[in-house]
Amino acid sequence: MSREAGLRFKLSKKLKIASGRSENYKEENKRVEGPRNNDRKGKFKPMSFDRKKKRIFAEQEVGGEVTSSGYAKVANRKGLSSKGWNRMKDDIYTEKHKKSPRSIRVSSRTESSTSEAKYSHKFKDTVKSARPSNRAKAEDVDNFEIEKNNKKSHRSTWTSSKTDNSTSETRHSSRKRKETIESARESNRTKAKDVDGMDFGGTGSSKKHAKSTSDSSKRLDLNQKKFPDVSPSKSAKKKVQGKRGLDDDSEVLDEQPKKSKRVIRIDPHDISNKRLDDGIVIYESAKEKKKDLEKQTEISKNAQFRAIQPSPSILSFVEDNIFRNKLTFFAAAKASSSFPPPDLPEIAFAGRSNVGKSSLLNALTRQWGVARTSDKPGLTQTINFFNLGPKHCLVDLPGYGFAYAKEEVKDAWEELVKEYVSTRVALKRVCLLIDTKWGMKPRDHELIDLMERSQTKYQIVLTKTDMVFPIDLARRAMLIEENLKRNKSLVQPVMMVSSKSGAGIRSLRAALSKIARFAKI
Ligand SMILES: Nc1nc2c(ncn2[C@@H]2O[C@H](COP(=O)(O)OP(=O)(O)OP(=O)(O)O)[C@@H](O)[C@H]2O)c(=O)[nH]1
Ligand SMILES: [Mg+2]
Repeated sequence: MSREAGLRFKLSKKLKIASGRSENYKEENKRVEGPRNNDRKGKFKPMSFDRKKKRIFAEQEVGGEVTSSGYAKVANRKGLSSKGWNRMKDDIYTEKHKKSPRSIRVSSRTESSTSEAKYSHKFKDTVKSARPSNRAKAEDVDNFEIEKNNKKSHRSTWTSSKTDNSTSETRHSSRKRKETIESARESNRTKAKDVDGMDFGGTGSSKKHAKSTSDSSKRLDLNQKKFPDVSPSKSAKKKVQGKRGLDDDSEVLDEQPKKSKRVIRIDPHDISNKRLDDGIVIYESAKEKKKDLEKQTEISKNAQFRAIQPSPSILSFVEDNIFRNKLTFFAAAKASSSFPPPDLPEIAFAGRSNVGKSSLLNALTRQWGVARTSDKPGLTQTINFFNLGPKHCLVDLPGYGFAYAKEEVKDAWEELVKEYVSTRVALKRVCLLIDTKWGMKPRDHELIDLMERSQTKYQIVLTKTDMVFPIDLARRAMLIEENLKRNKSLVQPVMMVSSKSGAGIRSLRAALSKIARFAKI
């Protein structure tokens, strides 16, 4: 063996002597230490005192339970030294015989954690077997048990005491309430008396009751002083109503004062009603006057409106009544000798062949077919006269220029038109029709020159506007105006129409109506 081993052996011997362990303990030590020593292969390692102490305490606390034999359950306990074992034994002994406060602490823990089953006899015995110093605590525990039993009724003695206090309070409050009710009743009675004692008919009974000592009556008196206008019956009523809310005594209801009849005196000198009547009469008369005025104003307004004389310029845009008249053919002339008498103002339609003269005449009068039309130029070969109503005359002239006719015939038509335009007294306006697509031609300029010379009023009318673009129509109108701006017999503006679409027809009607109305023959 080495030197170290020898030292260890000596040390262990010394320790054994110091501890002085019993034979029984030796056996146990063998049982416990045996495997440990085996694990360590027979090597014994001394432990420090602090470590041992810690271990013992750990066992006590972690294990928690103390067996009846006094040994703690040490299933997972590790090997201890002989000193440690002795200490543990001593502790167990003290626990067994003395039941130290620590054990009570443990029992109290179990008490708190476990259910009612832990308040069994076993627990009682342990508590009773505890030290006399801890008897007080045991008594507390007993008290606790008693309280627990009492819990079914009051949950605890503490709570019961509380309830006792509360009951005493409630009693006190009930007493108070009773007192207040009684006082209220008394006050109500006194009020009723006061109400009865009020001076309705000037009796002196009110004075006796007014001296009542209750505060409520005093308040009532004060209110009476404050509001003297309020009728006593009303106030009494109110008070009685209030009483109903407070108390349900039937006596008070019986003591209600009788209602005094209110006498309304009518002053004969009072003129308030008279004023009212007069006011009504005045109001009615005012109403009638107002109605009359309104009627008068209405009449005057109508008269004023009818008296208005519209200006010719406005009428030109409004009236086209002459073209509502019936268009009727009444004469055709191949020579000036066969013209009808110039009894009516005439409006003539001149222009190249196929420009749309006959079509425009029909469009203006909305009487399609009166003047014959054809897609072949040269259909109209005579001067045709049409009556438009009793006062006006429309004249459809033969065309010039290209036509399906002999040149001699065409020349005769042109000469007849020139004679008519230049010599006809009844002629008020010549509408010179120009095809918008083709514009003015030399023969048109010849006729314009003739009219200028004869001072026949003429107006340029661009036809078939539906066949061209609007911009071209505008350009054509501008060009014509520019060319004819120095002509004196020309009537502005240049009219633009389409017998097919009806565009510009209304404007032309307006312009021609004006001529017909103010024309004098
Ligand atoms: N698209 C279009 N066609 C038109 C318009 N006015 C007339 N016409 C056509 O042009 C053709 C000639 O029309 P008329 O009214 O007979 O012409 P006119 O000037 O009387 O001819 P003549 O009697 O031969 O001198 C007809 O086929 C019409 O349908 C128009 O505004 N637009
Ligand atoms: Mg024609």
